[in-house]
Amino acid sequence: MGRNIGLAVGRGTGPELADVFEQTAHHIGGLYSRSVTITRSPRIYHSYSSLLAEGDTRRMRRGTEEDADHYERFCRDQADRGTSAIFRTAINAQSLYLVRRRLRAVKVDLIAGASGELLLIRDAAQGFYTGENSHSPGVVTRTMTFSREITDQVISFALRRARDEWPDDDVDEIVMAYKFHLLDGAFTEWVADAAARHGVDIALRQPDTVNRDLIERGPSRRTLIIGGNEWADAMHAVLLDRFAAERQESRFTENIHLHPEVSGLVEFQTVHGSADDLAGRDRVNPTATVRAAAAIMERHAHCTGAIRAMELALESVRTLGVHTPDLGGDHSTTAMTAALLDVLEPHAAPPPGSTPRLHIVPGGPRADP
Ligand SMILES: NC(=O)c1ccc[n+]([C@@H]2O[C@H](COP(=O)([O-])OP(=O)(O)OC[C@H]3O[C@@H](n4cnc5c(N)ncnc54)[C@H](O)[C@@H]3O)[C@@H](O)[C@H]2O)c1
Ligand SMILES: CC(C)[C@H](C(=O)O)[C@@H](O)C(=O)O
Repeated sequence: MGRNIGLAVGRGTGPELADVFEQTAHHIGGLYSRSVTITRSPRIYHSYSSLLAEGDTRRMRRGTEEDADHYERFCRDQADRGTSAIFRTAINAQSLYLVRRRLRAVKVDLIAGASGELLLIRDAAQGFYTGENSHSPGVVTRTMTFSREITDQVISFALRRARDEWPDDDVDEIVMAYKFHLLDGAFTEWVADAAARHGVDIALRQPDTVNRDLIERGPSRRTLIIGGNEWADAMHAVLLDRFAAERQESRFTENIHLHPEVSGLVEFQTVHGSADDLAGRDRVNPTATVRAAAAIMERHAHCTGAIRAMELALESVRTLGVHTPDLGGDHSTTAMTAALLDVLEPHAAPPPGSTPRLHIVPGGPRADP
């Protein structure tokens, strides 16, 4: 039996993309002679529109809690059995953020373009997205928390991850984008203390000022941005477009859990959502999913070179004019996936002596398990 990979599936186009993921991962495993076992969560988690179809607010709240509890248990079970990676298709934001708060998740994306590299660390563990709702007639009240402990954890993680991505420690700028003017000076003090402790300069800026600076002068050659999710969620697709000429349909990101009980468990997801309008139509673009499958197989199942191999396959298929409708083509998801797997060839491993990629887990970097 090979390495175990977790798989969690949401409604909408989730089942189609989960099949694409499984097919791609097994195909890559076959090419590299590395078998993997894929363990699917038994529950299909809601998307927003499937929850809405459940009926009233009370039922939606119950469905949200049930999904969150179930998915948290699945993550914990996977971590307990030593699984290091889960691929999750899109699920509804509200359940996901409950789990992200409980397991202290940060979302990581290295956005590389002609003008430089921007390492985006999204704090998904605290703030508005992770809040709790209470209802009275005509009013929803959402309460949420920021804490020094979580802020410290997120900053420490971000600095370690930056060192992992840029081992020469050469970072031009560390910026934090948070709405700190609303927090009575407390957040400012926490960040100043953390910067002093780590011996780094951190520019704490208001979200609109971060945007203004990016518009004025773009990111520096290497920029680390730690973003409160209130800014970073809305900006993610814009940053991808502006600084890497990428679209959400093509990209995956990683969610790292900082809670010690699931330490080392990385959840991969597409940047795009469940695309419910395309469900069951075999038209959803599989690019983000196949890229995630290649990254998981390379980083978590010893298929060195799989990421590059998938990029070459995507390039070939582009040249052959095989595209799903969102890319201007008329090929189905099934046809595009088959074309990709058809041209996929194992890419040679990097030359001996080159540095293996490190994964950061709470407590410090460690080599690929
Ligand atoms: N990855 C995630 O977990 C994730 C990300 C975003 C939204 N969501 C959830 O997904 C659900 C739907 O959200 P939404 O409608 O705001 O965003 P969405 O990304 O699902 O859809 C927005 C638009 O983009 C299109 N689209 C998205 N992915 C595509 C793909 N791979 N190929 C072709 N077209 C694609 C859709 O058809 C739709 O027109 C909600 O429940 C939301 O909370 C989850
Ligand atoms: C909506 C939500 C589920 C989604 C995701 O997590 O992929 C994204 O918008 C985010 O907040 O990061």
